[in-house]
Amino acid sequence: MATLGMHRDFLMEFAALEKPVQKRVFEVFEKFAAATHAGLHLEKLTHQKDPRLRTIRITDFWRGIVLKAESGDSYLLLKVLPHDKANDWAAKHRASVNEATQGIEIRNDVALERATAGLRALAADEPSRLFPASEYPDKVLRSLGVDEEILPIIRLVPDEAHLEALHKVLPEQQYDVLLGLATGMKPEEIDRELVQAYARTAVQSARASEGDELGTAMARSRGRIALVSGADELLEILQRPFDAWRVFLHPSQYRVAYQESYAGSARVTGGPGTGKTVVALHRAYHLARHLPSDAPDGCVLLTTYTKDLAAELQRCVELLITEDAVRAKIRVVNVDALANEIVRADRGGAPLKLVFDQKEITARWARIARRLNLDFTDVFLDQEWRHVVLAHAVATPEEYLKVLRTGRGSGLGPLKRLQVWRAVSAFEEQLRQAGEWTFLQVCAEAARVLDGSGERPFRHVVVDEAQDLHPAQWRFLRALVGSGADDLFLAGDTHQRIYGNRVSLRSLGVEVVGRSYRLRVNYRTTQEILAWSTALLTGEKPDDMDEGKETLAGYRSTMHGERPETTGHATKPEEMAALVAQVEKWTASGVEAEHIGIAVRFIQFGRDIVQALERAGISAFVLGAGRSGAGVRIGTMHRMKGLEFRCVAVAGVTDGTVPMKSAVTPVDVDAQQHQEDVNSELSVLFVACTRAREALRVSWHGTPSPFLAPVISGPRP
Ligand SMILES: Nc1ncnc2c1ncn2[C@@H]1O[C@H](COP(=O)(O)OP(=O)(O)OP(=O)(O)O)[C@@H](O)[C@H]1O
Repeated sequence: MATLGMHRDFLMEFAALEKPVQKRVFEVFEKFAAATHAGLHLEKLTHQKDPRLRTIRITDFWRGIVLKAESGDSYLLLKVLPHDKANDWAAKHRASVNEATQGIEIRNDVALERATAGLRALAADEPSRLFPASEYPDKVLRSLGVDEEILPIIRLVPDEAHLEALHKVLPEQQYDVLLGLATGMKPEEIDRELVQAYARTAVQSARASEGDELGTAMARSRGRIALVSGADELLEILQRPFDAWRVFLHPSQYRVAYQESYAGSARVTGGPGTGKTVVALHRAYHLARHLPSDAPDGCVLLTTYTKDLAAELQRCVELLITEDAVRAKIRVVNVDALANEIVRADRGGAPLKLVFDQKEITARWARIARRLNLDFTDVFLDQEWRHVVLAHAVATPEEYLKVLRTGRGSGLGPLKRLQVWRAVSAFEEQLRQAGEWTFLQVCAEAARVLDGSGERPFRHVVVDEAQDLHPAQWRFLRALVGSGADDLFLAGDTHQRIYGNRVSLRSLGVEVVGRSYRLRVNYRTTQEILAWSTALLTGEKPDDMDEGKETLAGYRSTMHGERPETTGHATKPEEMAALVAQVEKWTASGVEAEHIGIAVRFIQFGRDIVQALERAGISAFVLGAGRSGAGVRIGTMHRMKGLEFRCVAVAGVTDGTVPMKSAVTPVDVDAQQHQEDVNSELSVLFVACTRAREALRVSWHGTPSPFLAPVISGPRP
């Protein structure tokens, strides 16, 4: 049977075509997929660089470009272009095989020659070199797949900006390797994360057959080339061209998601937009597909922090998994809802009375402190309860006297501890008497129920946004699945921690050492937005949930665009008027309203913005209020987690609002907690900014937030 591959570019160009042309493309290539291509007419081109390139007529105007193996029966769909552009493309491009990964690379010889001439001219006056031979010997670069043609060119590159300018010119895998080196990755890391990852995907591909060089090279090019098994699969891919993540996993994503089995728990980390959620989805799919035949439905849990994020995961599961029987094996539900269900079932099914209003909880602590005449603030007591008592599952005063209060700033002697314990007992007793629960108590109880019965309802648990979970939630997750191979798979990024839960996984029975993987390529955001947002974090050093330090080294995007815009205004009405004008500009340039997101720190400001937009005739609504469909989306920065938009405005980034005063423990109450809270507030701004795909605009009225100092006037004070 013929081997048919589809290049990513082909899918992207297909997505941009009008519907009738798309239909023709499908008809033409369906014949390939059905392996009856003998009757198809593949034309040679007049001035082609690569003798294996052919065009195929789609309409009078459109041509497909196909790479056809000299021997064997393999075809690669490369491009869909207007016919004159197709000729021009073929006159410049050539396919070659990467020497390290054996995958296919497409190179633009003409652009390479031009770039080399430019770099030579520059090199005469510019002595600095990004890749000096003394630091990167030929041998090392060759072993990473940099070939003889590219070596002399990259020796001339003076800095990272010039390397980035070569992005579309260099063969893709070689560019990946070089950018990795330039951004601080070590050759061994690159070998492991890129080169070996490509090679491994090839071994796993059963369709690579001997003697079929093109077929084998296609199989080694996962991430850019998808092998299509038949007309149905071709249709499946073409029907949802924007969901490229379903088919084109980067090798570094693929090897994590489709690793046959992990000896225990495993974890994937990475900056925003690196595809952690995508990997979690593919992992759940892999696990569901490889269950034994007697495994019941719903025995793979895919879970996350909030209900909204779980709903989005469910939508993606439906997109990714077309086999009903496999999909049925996966249950998607957020952690708190599942814990609630388990505790309810244990208590005969009656709904639990939940207290979730933080204001109400704080007010109760205040009343207790007053009643017991204690010299602690409501905020301090509440945090002590959540971050120490519940986090360490402390049940008695003796335990509380001994517990290590890691992460809490102010020391507490035995006398003070006993005072706090009196408050904790009173608070818990009040809840008990009213038959009330907080979410964290429900999780703790659910873990207790499971541990008590020994029941482990799931075979595998996949967790997205793992950085935000509290130790009580981790204990619950740990209790959902028996310890062993592939028990827990975690996806998360400590730089985006917005709920202030610091966790040592090991202490909670989750061991990921040696099975932790980092993703580095951002698929969502442009390099400009990414670099700008990362600068916000300067000076902040989140932990990696396992007592090490997370690093953003090598984290990058392959897309480019405008620099983010920052704009200050004298008053709130002025800021809103300018925001409305910006939204009008975006919609006028063709961005649909639903692809525009506006993030604010507190929702009342969001409601004001909705009104202002509606007065200007622009449909808009607040997220989570039950509306969907057309309209600009407005939400709190917290609510933006997990979402993405073509254009994002972050508004009201004003001193006193970001960080939000009421969300930050006063320094004199607890200095360490104060810093933690400030970090959470910074993370929440970072999360909001990194939701933007193409354009980001950040505004304020009055004095700008101190968090903006690095991007508007130098280092933060
Ligand atoms: N291999 C891929 N090919 C194409 N698109 C991809 C790929 N991987 C991820 N994406 C896209 O990149 C965007 C970000 O992916 P995803 O949401 O999984 O990232 P994330 O790391 O979970 O982000 P965050 O931490 O910010 O929530 C999504 O639009 C996703 O579809």
